[in-house]
Amino acid sequence: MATAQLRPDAADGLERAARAVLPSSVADFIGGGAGEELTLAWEQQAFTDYALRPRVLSGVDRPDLSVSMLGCAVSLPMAVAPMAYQRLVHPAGELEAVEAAGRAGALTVVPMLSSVGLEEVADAAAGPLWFQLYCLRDREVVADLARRAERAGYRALVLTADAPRLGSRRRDLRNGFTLPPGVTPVNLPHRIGGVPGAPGTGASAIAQHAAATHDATFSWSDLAWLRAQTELPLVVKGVLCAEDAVRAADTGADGIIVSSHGGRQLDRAVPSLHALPEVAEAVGDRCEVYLDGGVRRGTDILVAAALGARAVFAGRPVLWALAAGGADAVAELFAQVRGELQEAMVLAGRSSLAGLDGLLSPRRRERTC
Ligand SMILES: Cc1cc2nc3c(=O)[nH]c(=O)nc-3n(C[C@H](O)[C@H](O)[C@H](O)COP(=O)(O)O)c2cc1C
Ligand SMILES: CCCCC(=O)C(=O)O
Repeated sequence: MATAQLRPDAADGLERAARAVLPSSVADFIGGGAGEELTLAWEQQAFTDYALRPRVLSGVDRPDLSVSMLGCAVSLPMAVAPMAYQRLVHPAGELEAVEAAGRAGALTVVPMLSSVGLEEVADAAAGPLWFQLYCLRDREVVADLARRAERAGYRALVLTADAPRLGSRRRDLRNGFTLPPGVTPVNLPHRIGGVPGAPGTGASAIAQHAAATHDATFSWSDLAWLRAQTELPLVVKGVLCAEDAVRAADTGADGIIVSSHGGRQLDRAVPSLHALPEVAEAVGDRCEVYLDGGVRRGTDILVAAALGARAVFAGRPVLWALAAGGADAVAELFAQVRGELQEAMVLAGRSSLAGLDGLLSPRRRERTC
């Protein structure tokens, strides 16, 4: 697909273009959420709870969008969220998104469940990479992945803490979702990787694999254990309240990603944007605070930054772009968001993301949830 066609409306246009080329069960896997998909809907609605208070005559011509993410200098405060099995949507899988993000000056979090090996992805990357881990029963596999990521040049580890088991994703259950041949968790040793799932067993392949490998007993002491396994900065993903944010900081986390996993885990969980201020306030300067969930345009980044996020991560839009037009479309998505953020900062009279005090006004008394 010609990238010029993507310009009018990046978020919605990309999803439409992707759905036109993807099998419907794959589009459902990507687009879906858990339960009644309330949190999924709230994630995007939450951004409309805030209006911007622009300042005029502030002389801002070229706002500074650069930021440091745990020591990684990036020129855009939007990174790629970890998303499993990217070869579901593009033959080059994770290599393609990493290339585009690097070109855009953005960071990528490579998922533990990547469908291209973590070393091969690192070799191909132009921009900084973090590596995501799940809380697995087999601690030796977790420690080994951490060591491999460190050796391959990843700059931080992200422990996803909100998936002791997989949320009930009704669309995947309805579709009996399985991974097609050739899309496998190649980073995992065969004893726990295998070929996830088989049709007709009543659960999605992804849910079965998570049931067999994830450890719901993983707790704060295990986070302390992981902290001791690596020299890399450690980020906890999936925090939605101040208490857990403080606990993560106390246990040695360097960063927190405020996230509801894009509404894919606990349905009716608070949308991440609403949890962000209490987390940012609770940890102060002890941890870098990030957000994902529902970020679709430049103004969303501005709202999240004003509420305490150092940078944000985008999930589904990147996969839709990957499906619709590969690395070029992902690069186009990043270019569009960069343009929107620049425009919003000029029009709001803000020269940098560090100086957003007084930018937000609650749009209504009643929140969307
Ligand atoms: C298809 C898909 C796969 C995902 N896989 C992972 C994963 O392997 N690890 C993880 O921590 N989060 C995973 N996530 C969650 C994302 O990292 C992120 O939290 C979420 O997508 C953000 O919301 P957004 O899609 O609205 O931007 C996945 C999300 C999607 C849509
Ligand atoms: C075991 C989880 C598979 C990836 C996924 O779908 C998600 O994290 O949302």
